[in-house]
Amino acid sequence: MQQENGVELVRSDGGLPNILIVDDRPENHRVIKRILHEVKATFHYAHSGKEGLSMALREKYAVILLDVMMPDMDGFETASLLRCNESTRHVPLIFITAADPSKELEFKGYEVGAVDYLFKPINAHSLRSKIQVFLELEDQRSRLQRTLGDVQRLESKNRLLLESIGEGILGVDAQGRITYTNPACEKLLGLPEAQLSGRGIQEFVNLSHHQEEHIAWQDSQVFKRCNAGLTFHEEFGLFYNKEKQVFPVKYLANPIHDGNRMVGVVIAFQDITQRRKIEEQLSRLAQFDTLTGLLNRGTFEKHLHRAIERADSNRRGFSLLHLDIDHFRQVNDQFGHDVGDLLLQEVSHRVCRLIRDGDLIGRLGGDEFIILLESFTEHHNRNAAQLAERIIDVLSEAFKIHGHEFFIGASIGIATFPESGELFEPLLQAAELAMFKAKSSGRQNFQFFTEELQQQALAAMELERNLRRALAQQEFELYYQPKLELGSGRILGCEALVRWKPDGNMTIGPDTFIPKLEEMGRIGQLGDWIIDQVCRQLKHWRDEHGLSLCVAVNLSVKQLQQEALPEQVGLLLDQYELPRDCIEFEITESMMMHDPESAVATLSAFQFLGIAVSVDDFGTGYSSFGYLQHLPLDALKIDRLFIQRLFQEEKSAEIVRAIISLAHNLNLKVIAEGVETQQQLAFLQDEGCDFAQGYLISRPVPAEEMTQLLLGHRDGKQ
Ligand SMILES: Nc1nc2c(ncn2[C@@H]2O[C@@H]3COP(=O)(O)O[C@H]4[C@@H](O)[C@H](n5cnc6c(=O)[nH]c(N)nc65)O[C@@H]4COP(=O)(O)O[C@H]3[C@H]2O)c(=O)[nH]1
Repeated sequence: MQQENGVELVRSDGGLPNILIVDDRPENHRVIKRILHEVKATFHYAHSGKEGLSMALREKYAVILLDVMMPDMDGFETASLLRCNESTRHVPLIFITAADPSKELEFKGYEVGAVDYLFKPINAHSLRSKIQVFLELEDQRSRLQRTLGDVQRLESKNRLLLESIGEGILGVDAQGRITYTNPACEKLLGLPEAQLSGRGIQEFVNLSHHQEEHIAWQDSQVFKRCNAGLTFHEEFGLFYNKEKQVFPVKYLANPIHDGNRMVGVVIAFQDITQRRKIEEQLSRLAQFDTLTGLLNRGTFEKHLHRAIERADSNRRGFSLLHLDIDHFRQVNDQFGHDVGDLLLQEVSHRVCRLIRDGDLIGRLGGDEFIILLESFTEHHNRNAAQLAERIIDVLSEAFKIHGHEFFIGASIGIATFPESGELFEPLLQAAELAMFKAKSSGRQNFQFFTEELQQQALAAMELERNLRRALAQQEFELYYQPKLELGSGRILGCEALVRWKPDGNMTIGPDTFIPKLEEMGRIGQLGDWIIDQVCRQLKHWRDEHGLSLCVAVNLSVKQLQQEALPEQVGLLLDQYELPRDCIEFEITESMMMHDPESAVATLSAFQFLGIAVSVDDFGTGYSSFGYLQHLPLDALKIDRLFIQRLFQEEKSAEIVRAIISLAHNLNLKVIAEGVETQQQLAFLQDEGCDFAQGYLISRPVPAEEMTQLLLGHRDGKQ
């Protein structure tokens, strides 16, 4: 197989169509090539029918020019064989012959499948134009074939997609009869395609918005929109499976058009049962308290807003009860959170049994509950009080959880609309304030919100405001009260006591503002200032007056929880070039018991740094010597109450004696505070108490006065 120019031909190149010339005489090849030299095609040449056949089987030809008269296999036989083969049967064949242009041969040529018949000498123009036509036809045929191939590929891809996607696909005709279903659809509806095909869509799709209502296909929104050429989208639709069980779906319906006519609809749908369940769960979570199942704070507040609107327009009253469990923290700490959680659930059950339909109960968080009593028009004060009493009664009965039996109780505050407030916030605050009042009046009781409480709340708010200003403007001052060593009669130290005079004359004691600052979370700021101030003062006494003494600083409970405090103090002492034993800290027993773990950690860190710690107000709190053995402490300060009662109650003298002796046994120093009389001092000296502090020696005094006192004492002017 040779191309005329001698290049071997295997396939056509550059996408040009192939033309095969089958003729036993090479000069004929040349003649035809010359005639067709302008035709854009690749020419292949065969010198016999057999060669032509084998080339045609290997290559695609747009046209084959076939000589009729050839040795061995003539053109007719070649043509018949070409027609027998599937791949060559449609190739246009043009016979070229030098034979007589008899009709008989011509017919024979057409019989074996020729598309044309040309006689030699060849009319060049006629051959060129015929070849052009066949090439054009071939071009169109191959394009058509390509398109057909594309369509088939697309179709099978789409089919694969439809069959494998999780979405159900449902095709219906214009009458709403099912014409197509994909496997996902069959699975969701529970029937095979054969049993779905031809059935009305309304058997499986609720075409109305109401579950009970059934409407005809032509009356449905789906049909109407699709018929108008639009898409129909349903976020929450209902489908039925073969058992007529309803399930939620999200679906999209698209019309199929034939020209202007809607011939069907394709519905793509998703089963959203799972999604709906999750949504419902989320919505429950958003509305209800997970532990007790009661309304959560947010939902309760919405109801309260509505209750205010209703009460406003109906001129009716209602009550709000704020319930706080007494001693819940202890239960939680002692028995663990699991028991605490079960306790909250049991509380919620007991209270729920007492409230009536129409009343609302919510959990505000922690151990706080809130109840809205709205179901009566009059006597709501009396009803609220009765309910509060019953709640306190049922909650004072024993709780048995996980083999533990314990007793709690409840403090309840009651606010009423409109007396306690007409707006949401004031009402909630009023109920809470009343609850605090109930707590501070010994727990296990209820209190109504009163004007007086309101005044107290306002005063507390004002105190807060003033304290913020005091912190910002540094309105505090340190006073010092000397500590006398009873053995030597020398003043070896003093206690720093903070003072605040908000407006010159008025004095607010540290007993009031320190807890308030703790509550405000601002005690750290004042605490840091106090320690710094003490160090500054110590430095001044040392450098300016050669006085070296030890100053005791009171710590607040929050400071004791500050892990970094000991290290900070150590750094500060270094910064002021002060020895470690020139400062000591005082903490109370209750502070240690509040968070024993962090107390032990802080005390140990102080001990490690060589900074002493003493227990203040000893005897008023837990009064247990047991824990003292295990804590790194240096001294005990006997509470001034015992000193004051020394000669009033025999018991006090015994207690003081016992404290001194036991403290010494534990290698602790003893300081008596609140010593006001010589008699008290003498008693303490006799009993071997180490130090005394009190008005007898000196009241707490400003730094300057303390300097004079110390200098006078040193110089023997006392
Ligand atoms: N009746 C009587 N009272 C005497 C006598 N000698 C001293 N006092 C008073 O007794 C209190 C002793 O302080 P405390 O027990 O540590 O009790 C202190 C302490 O717990 C706290 N506090 C005072 N200053 C500070 C401080 O700087 N930081 C911290 N965190 N708390 C402080 O406030 C409490 C009360 O402090 P103050 O009002 O200064 O009251 C002081 C003091 O003025 C006396 O002979 N008779």
